[in-house]
Amino acid sequence: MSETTNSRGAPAADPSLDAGAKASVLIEALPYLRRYAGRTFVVKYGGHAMGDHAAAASFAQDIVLLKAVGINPVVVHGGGPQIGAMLGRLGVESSFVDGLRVTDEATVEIAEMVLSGAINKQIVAAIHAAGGRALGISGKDAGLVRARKVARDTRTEDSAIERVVDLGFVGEPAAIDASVIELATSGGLIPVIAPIGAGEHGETFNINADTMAGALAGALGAARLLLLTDVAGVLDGNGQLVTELDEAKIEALRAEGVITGGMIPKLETCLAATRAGCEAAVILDGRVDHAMLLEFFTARGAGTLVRAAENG
Ligand SMILES: Nc1ncnc2c1ncn2[C@@H]1O[C@H](COP(=O)(O)OP(=O)(O)O)[C@@H](O)[C@H]1O
Ligand SMILES: CC(=O)N[C@@H](CCC(=O)OP(=O)(O)O)C(=O)O
Repeated sequence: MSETTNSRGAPAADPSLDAGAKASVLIEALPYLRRYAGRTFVVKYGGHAMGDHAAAASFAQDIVLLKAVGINPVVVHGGGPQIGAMLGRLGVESSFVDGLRVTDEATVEIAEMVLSGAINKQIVAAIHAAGGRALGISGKDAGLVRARKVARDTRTEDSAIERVVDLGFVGEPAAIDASVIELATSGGLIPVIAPIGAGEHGETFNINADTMAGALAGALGAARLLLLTDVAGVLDGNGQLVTELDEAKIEALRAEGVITGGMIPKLETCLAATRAGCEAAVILDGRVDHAMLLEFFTARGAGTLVRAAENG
């Protein structure tokens, strides 16, 4: 990004665009600005999408711009690779079942430290540097998310017998107090939420960040749930981008074995959120500079749009 400013102290726009082109970019955005003003966007910022300092700065600028044009962005962040790196440094082994980290007592302590500590505050700082005001919290704060333990049924390839795998302190949102978010957004703050929740007895649960974002998008009746990741969107068996998906198409891709790993909870999340009251979800490449602005304010769109049903 250029450091130059114009005579009124505003950052200078790309000098390669002439005045007419700049104006037409803004005019192209007008219907979208009108459509989304006052609405909530839940943006999930994945650990793989975080990248370097410049990428984080570009993400933060987009979030601050959304807020400035009257949209209420709510950021939910991940940090899977960063938790993995810290577990490695501390010599704690880690494994995944269907994209969820098996989380014992030592792991949940480290996950909370990395998510609620380092990553949450880095994102808050980036938003402040871009001129916004962020409130960094986890699901534990102000009773935002009450979590319950997740049980996973799996069927191994060589056996028809279902087996319940104990994932330890892996949780899912059981109840959300949306008033906490509404209080923050109405006060001009941008909530930045770490995917950690408290159980009924005060225990700490590690929640997949996609699941957390989806539950919040449903509870808030968000206009969009946006999942920023490290692929262009959902790819089919030939590696081609699928631009629109509904429940039936997702089932078909799953049956083909095309959807694996972290993409499983991602798509489950999109469907759950749209069934619960979020209008639509988009999976897109967070490594692309200003990916969110391209998605929301141009006719081109990007990534994979997911709705519960084709015409939903
Ligand atoms: N059909 C698919 N299309 C795209 N990505 C897929 C697909 N199936 C599995 N994946 C994997 O899902 C990953 C995204 O999930 P994940 O690693 O959990 O990302 P994040 O950390 O951003 O949440 C991709 O990098 C890719 O390896
Ligand atoms: C239960 C579970 O899997 N929790 C995740 C939480 C972080 C996360 O989801 O981060 P990404 O979005 O970057 O993958 C974990 O421990 O990795």
